[in-house]
Amino acid sequence: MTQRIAIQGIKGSNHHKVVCDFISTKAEIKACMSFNNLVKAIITNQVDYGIMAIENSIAGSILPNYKLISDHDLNITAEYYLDIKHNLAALEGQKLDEIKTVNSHQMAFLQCGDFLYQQKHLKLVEDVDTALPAQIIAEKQISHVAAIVPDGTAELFGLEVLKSHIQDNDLNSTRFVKVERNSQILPNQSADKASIRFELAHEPGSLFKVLALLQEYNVNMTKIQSIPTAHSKWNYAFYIDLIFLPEIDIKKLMKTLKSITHHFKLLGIYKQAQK
Ligand SMILES: O=C(O)C(=O)C[C@]1(C(=O)O)C=C[C@@H](O)C=C1
Repeated sequence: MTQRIAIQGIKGSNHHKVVCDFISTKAEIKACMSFNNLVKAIITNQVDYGIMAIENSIAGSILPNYKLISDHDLNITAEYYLDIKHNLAALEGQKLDEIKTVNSHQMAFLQCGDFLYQQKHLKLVEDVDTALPAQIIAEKQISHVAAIVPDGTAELFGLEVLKSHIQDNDLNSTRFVKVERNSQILPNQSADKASIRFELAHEPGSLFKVLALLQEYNVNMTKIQSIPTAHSKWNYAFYIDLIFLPEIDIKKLMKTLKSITHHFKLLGIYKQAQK
């Protein structure tokens, strides 16, 4: 059966690349114009699941997406790492010094900070993704405006690349997660990574106790992110990703973590992806 997948952005965006490179070129894509709309598509069953960018190696975490996953009780069931290249694209024949405005996704601007800092004449205008601005420039034949697009997207819309690979470095990579509702969260045989969320009492050693427990289980923590919770002032939610060995009792570890934290949530157990 054809998979129905919600993504942020349109064909030619990095979300679209993730689906084509790692999942299927035949999926039925629901292009969403915001991460909120992507979640809405999942929770209203318009799609089977969504693909959501969660963090980038240059620009950092997309904090609102952690909250979206937790607030809507979504489960993370897979992850994907995509190498990200950014290119400045415009109508054929345009020169860099003729460009006045650059349109793209906010995360793309953050990943091209060094280049954009040098180009002080450029006005940056945020858009929903890295593909839609290119489509609009091409369709409406807009001069003096460029888009920051992934490899292949300028060609897709008939634009010319004025400057290629303008991201701050070549190690640039974005981690995406597969998010779905009501999925079976019990670990399968190959699962070796878990994402959890919890809150802690403002007490000396409360985070230390969690970390000590992870050490006891020989667990490798790959990420820790704290985000202020809105429901109580200056209290924090901790989001942790961890890699575990097949021999550990993961259910017991989760149960113990729940008992020493507040508002514990297991966001997902899945197989770690290749970086
Ligand atoms: O605009 C796109 O190409 C997207 O898929 C969005 C997005 C993001 O949200 O981080 C994805 C990967 C890149 O890091 C830049 C933008």
